[in-house]
Amino acid sequence: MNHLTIIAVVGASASGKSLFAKTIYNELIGELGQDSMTIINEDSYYKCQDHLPFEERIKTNYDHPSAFEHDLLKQHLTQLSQGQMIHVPVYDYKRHTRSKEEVVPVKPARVVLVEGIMLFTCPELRKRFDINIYMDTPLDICLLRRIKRDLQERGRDFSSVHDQYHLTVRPMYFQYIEPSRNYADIVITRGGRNRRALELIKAKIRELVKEN
Ligand SMILES: Nc1ncnc2c1ncn2[C@@H]1O[C@H](COP(=O)(O)OP(=O)(O)O)[C@@H](O)[C@H]1O
Ligand SMILES: Nc1ccn([C@@H]2O[C@H](COP(=O)(O)O)[C@@H](O)[C@H]2O)c(=O)n1
Repeated sequence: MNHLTIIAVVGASASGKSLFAKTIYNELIGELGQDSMTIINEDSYYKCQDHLPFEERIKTNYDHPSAFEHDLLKQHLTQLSQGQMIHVPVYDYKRHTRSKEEVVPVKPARVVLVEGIMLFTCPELRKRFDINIYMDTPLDICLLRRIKRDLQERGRDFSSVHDQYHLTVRPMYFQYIEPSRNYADIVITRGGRNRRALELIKAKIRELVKEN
């Protein structure tokens, strides 16, 4: 297999990173084939917290680089670049820890899209990325989307979303995520449905896969 190309997508929580990556994947996979590309979500690498009671888990700062097991993500990227299969943990936002039984097998591919809030804070991860994308979505839009998503999909109530936002999500965004925009090669405005941006990245991926 030729050199693995890693495209990293970073931005605030609910800025549209997942939507952007999934749209590219869904629109290309039929055309380029199952082995052409894969998506890895940094959230899958949130640390296991089985050793902590639930009351302690809810106090964790999930918007800090130390909340992630970046070493495992690095190891997995190395394995993929060596043509090996990996087993990605499954994260449970309702229990604030990893699933005990479940892992997702991921096969090596020509292009890996990796998306997450803290990817650019880790120098060793940055060295692995070939193309750095930053989703520059206004924070008020992200907040509205986050409230809706966390209530509907992540088992939260309004009061917990409100308190977490003030305590960690917003301050950590200004401390870690916004400054990491400087590492971006491409800054995307208007979120995960920016059609021209999607087409540009799709064209690049087509070129990379067809080089093979
Ligand atoms: N451009 C958009 N218009 C409307 N809803 C959007 C848009 N982008 C994202 N969303 C919705 O907002 C929520 C968060 O988006 P997501 O892509 O999961 O963000 P992230 O991965 O950055 O946390 C999801 O429910 C998604 O469907
Ligand atoms: N137990 C957890 C773990 C993470 N979060 C929040 O998830 C956000 C990152 O994921 P996105 O899909 O939104 O990029 C991050 O801002 C954490 O606050 C959580 O609430 N609980």
